[in-house]
Amino acid sequence: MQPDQSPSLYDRLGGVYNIAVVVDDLIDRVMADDRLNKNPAVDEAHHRVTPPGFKYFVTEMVCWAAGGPQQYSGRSMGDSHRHLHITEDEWAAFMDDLHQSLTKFHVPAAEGRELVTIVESTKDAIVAASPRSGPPPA
Ligand code: HEM
Repeated sequence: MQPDQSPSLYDRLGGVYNIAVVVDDLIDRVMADDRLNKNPAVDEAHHRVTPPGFKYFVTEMVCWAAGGPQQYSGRSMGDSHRHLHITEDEWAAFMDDLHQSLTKFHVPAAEGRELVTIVESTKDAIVAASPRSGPPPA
C-alpha cells in the first residue's frame, strides 16, 4: 500500500484470517439453511461439495473482491449457480444469513455495507440465470 492511499476493504477487515472466520460461519449457515435446501438442486449440491472446499473458494473470492492479493480460481458465478435455479426468495435467505454472520462478528457498519455491495453485485449472475426468477425486464 502506498502511503497516500486509503487502506483496502481487505486490509480494513483484517485480511484473510478475519475474512475466513466470517465465511466459515456464513457457509455453515447457508449449507444448513432449510430455506435454501428446499430447492432440490441446491440441496443436492450442498451435500456433494465439501464444506472446507466450498469455504476455500468463497474465502478466496471475497478476499480478491475486497482488494486482497488472492486470485479467485473458481468458476464464474453464472457457471457455478445456473443449474441451481436460485429464486429471489432464496437470494433473500442468503442475504439474511450474511447479515447474521456480519452481526455475530461485529463487522463495522461501513465495512459490512461494502461487503454487502460486493455480494449484491453477483446477484444478476446468480438469480437472473434462473428460469423460475420471472420474466426478463421489458
Ligand atoms: C441464494 C444464494 C446462493 C446459493 C443457494 C448458493 C449455493 C451454491 C452451491 C450449492 C454451490 C455448489 C455448486 C455446485 O458445485 O454444483 C455454490 C458454489 C459457489 N458459490 Fe454460491 N450460492 C449462493 C450465492 C453465492 C454468492 C452471493 C457468492 C459470492 C459472493 C457465492 C459464491 C460461490 C462460489 C465461489 C462457489 C464455488 C464455485 C466453484 O465451484 O468453482 N455463492 N453456491
